[in-house]
Amino acid sequence: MEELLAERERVAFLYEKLDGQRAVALRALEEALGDTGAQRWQREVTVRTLSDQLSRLRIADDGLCFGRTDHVDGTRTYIGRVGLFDEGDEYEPLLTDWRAPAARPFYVATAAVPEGLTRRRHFHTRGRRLHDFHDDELKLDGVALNAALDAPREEAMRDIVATIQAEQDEIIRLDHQGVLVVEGGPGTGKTAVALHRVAYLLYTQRDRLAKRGVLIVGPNSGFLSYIGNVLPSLGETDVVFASPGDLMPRLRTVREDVPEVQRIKGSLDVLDVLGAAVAQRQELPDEPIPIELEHAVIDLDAALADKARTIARAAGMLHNHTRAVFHEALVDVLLDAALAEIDEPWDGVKRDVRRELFAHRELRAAVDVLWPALTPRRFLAEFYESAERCAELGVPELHREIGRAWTVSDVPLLDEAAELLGEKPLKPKEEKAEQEYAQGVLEILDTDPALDPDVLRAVDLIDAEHLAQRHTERDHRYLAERAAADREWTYGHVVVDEAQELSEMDWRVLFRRCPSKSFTIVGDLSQRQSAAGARSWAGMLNRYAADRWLYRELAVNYRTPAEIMDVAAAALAEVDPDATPPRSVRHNGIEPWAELVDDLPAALARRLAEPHAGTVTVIAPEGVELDGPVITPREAKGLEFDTVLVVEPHRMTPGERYVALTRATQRLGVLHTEPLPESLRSLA
Ligand SMILES: Nc1ncnc2c1ncn2[C@@H]1O[C@H](COP(=O)(O)OP(=O)(O)OP(=O)(O)O)[C@@H](O)[C@H]1O
Repeated sequence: MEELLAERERVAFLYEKLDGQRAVALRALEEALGDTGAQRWQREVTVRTLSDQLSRLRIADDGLCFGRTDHVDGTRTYIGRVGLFDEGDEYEPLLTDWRAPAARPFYVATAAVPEGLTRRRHFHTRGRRLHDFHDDELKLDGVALNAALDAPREEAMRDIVATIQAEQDEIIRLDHQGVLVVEGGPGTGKTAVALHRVAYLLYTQRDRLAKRGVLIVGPNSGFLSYIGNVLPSLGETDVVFASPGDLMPRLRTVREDVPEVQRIKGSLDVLDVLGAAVAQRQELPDEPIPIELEHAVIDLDAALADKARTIARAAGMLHNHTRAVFHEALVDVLLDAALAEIDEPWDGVKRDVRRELFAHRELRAAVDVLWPALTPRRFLAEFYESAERCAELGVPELHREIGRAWTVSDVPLLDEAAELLGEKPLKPKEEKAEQEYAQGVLEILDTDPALDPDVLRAVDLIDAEHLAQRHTERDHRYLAERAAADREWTYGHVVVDEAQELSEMDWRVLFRRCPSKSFTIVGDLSQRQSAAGARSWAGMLNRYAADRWLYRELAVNYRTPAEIMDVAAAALAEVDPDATPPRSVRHNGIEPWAELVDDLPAALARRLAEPHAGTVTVIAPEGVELDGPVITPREAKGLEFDTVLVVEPHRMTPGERYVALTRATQRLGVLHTEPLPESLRSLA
């Protein structure tokens, strides 16, 4: 009891420090807000930095300190959500941030490898109050873990900082700059580990990552909001969450194509189709287009246009950027034709006709038709809408009706189209304004009387164009906002969850978004549901990181009790007879059940009306309409609930069944109107 009181005092003291730091930051923020003397953008930067700091300190309020390590040399380290220091005592650490190297023994020490510890103490807190603690003398301890695993689940994912296990900790802290693949069965903590790795990297590689940010790609928006709460609570803000369907700025997609079309759009073979589809848009006129000049009329026919097109294509530039070359080449070929037609040449005829051709309205209109400026969306929509174009390129399956919504599988194609077409250049007016601004700055710099003529002048170092570019980059939105709005943003690190679902084309987009190839990829090939997803990691990754990626496995299931996992193991054998199911860390004594019913809606309503502790969901195959909290196996990916009712499993694919059966943390029931599939017979 005495010790508990002493620890309570210690925790209260840490909160006092935290409150002190918050008060200082708040005062500074108020001052910055009231500081009208500073430049507006300077003030914005200060305000943002202080607001960030405040939000981190605020988040730390919940369970600030979660344990302590006692070392063989008699010293102690308190571990918590953030680091706190004693300003009055040469910045002695009062609380060590869980990501700091000094916190490592808290997670990895075992009786076998005690890492210099004699004891580890876990705190159990509620809000600000230390409720209790327990010690372990470095025997492998299941008490804190079991308490965490038995607790009912909430809507949002919890962070597991306080109970990270040694095999997980090794991955979180792995010192590897390149591609890391973490594979493990359902519930092995892949998502949790990936998120904690991000927090760890943001802490240890702050400088590099704070400039470029981190992208986290997960399967669907429900899943993203489920995990979205974890990262801020780990103290980080420079993170963009996106599902594969959100990777194109200002485009939201939720629909999916039928599997056959998904497969075509997901395969790298579609690159040839896209290249050829761009070439289709560099057209020749069906009928000659008459270009009326003052002294001659020239027919722009297919042969002349073809000459100009050959010249333009030889420039080897992107489609939109080549329009000007095509225009100029057309002028040249028409000029030759015009000069041949004009009987009595006068001095300067060539120059005059050339000028006339350049300004010619019909010729410009012809360029718009024969070599149109294309946005990725217009290009792809017009391609899909033309049955003829799709058939010509051997992909009639891609044809679709005008006005259909974009699908998730269209995103990498749109991204590729943007690369092939080239962004449209800045509108001349905008460009001019930027350049004028830059020129103004240069003039001011160059008229500085203090400048020594022998010293390099600003214009010698930097030209107006570059300065204009820098001016446009002076943008003080939060990094995450800027990154998410910019297709060409490159991230410092990318995390991919449920990575087995991504297609070859998705990977192409992601590696473009992170040229430094710093990736944490987590997934489970046995849970794959997408037709275009991964069949092997090497098949997806060798192209980008040939043999330079590390592979780690997680084998312990922290979600599903052994009673449920035994049932799911039989479903796994259907997916892959050679796969080893993860080992459940606990038994809960509750046997899963199955019930054959005639009236499914009535049976479901009855089951849902039973009292349930915690969260409940129903997982039903696509196309089965039922009332209640019903989701499809696709929507259930990555999520977990205390009670799960699986409906009509015989109508699911083996992969879907395996995912559906492994979502429960406590109870699993199966309702079916037809005989159970072979793998679930043991339930009957
Ligand atoms: N060390 C741990 N301490 C406490 N809880 C943990 C620990 N590791 C994992 N968990 C919990 O186990 C559950 C499953 O974790 P997570 O969702 O990360 O698994 P996953 O491998 O991504 O699963 P899936 O493949 O099904 O998506 C979560 O509730 C998570 O909080």
